Amino acid sequence: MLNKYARAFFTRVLTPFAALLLRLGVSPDAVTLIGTAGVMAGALVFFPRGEFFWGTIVITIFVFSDLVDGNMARQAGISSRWGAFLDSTLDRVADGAIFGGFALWYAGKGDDNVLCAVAIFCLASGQVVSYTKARGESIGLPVAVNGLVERAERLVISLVAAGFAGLHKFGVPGIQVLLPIALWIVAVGSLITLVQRVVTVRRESAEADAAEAAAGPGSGTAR
Ligand SMILES: CCCCCCCC/C=C\CCCCCCCC(=O)OC[C@H](COP(=O)(O)O[C@@H]1[C@H](O)[C@H](OP(=O)(O)O)[C@@H](O)[C@H](O)[C@H]1O)OC(=O)CCCCCCC/C=C\CCCCCCCC
Ligand SMILES: Nc1ccn([C@@H]2O[C@H](COP(=O)(O)O)[C@@H](O)[C@H]2O)c(=O)n1
Ligand SMILES: [Mg+2]
Ligand SMILES: [Mg+2]
Repeated sequence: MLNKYARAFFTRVLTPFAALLLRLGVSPDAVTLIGTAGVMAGALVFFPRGEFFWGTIVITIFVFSDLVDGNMARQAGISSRWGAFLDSTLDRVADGAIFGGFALWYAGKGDDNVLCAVAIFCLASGQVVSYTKARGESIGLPVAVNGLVERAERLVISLVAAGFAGLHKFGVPGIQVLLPIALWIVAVGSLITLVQRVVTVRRESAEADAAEAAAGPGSGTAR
């Protein structure tokens, strides 16, 4: 949903900045790499210590690089298969660091095994949700569903909650409960999204196999 509705807005806002980076000779790949490194640093330096406010600020500064890199590539007319691969692969790395950072907090000083498990579930289910689409498309299916909780939703829900939960350290009482609530929402939402995508791939594969069988032997595609 966010990918559909918010992307156009952020494209307009970020286009001048992307153009400036291009004029300065920065490449989209450099933005992809630096953005991922910044997200990882924010998540793995601050979150395991319970510094959710500062971790979220650092991550928010860098996570928008994921919208800038593609914008730069499109403006410069240099969108590439390599760039698409690098972008998607490093998205998985960044997501692993964010939810891994939450899990490390709950495994350590946060001292909550259930929330540690929920954070690990968010990490794993988010990766699998993305994989369903990538694998479905690689076997020639359209995978014409995005589902309830895509990557943008996973990030916005968990980071907004983490940012506000971090205000607990500045004396705001009770607010830390937002992070567990967000993790549960992302976990349940990711599970629903996974089911939506698997059901779609199952239907699309059955339709494609039936169409192939109707076309006769030798019409199959390699997978
Ligand atoms: C009192 C103050 C308290 C402190 C509060 C702090 C608040 C912090 C607030 C927000 C931070 C969250 C911002 C998160 C933005 C995330 C944007 C983003 O990177 O989205 C990426 C997304 C997907 O991009 P791709 O197409 O490159 O990725 C594809 C995707 O990953 C697929 O995965 P799947 O969905 O299938 O699981 C893969 O399949 C595919 O391989 C991959 O290519 O981009 C978008 O979706 C675009 C829309 C972005 C919408 C952003 C909304 C931001 C909303 C609020 C921002 C508020 C900013 C406030 C700043 C405050 C600073 C202090
Ligand atoms: N280093 C990069 C990063 C991205 N691309 C291209 O942009 C597409 C992703 O767009 P986003 O707005 O989601 O960043 C990606 O599929 C590539 O076509 C690139 O070429 N090089
Ligand atoms: Mg990107
Ligand atoms: Mg990306």
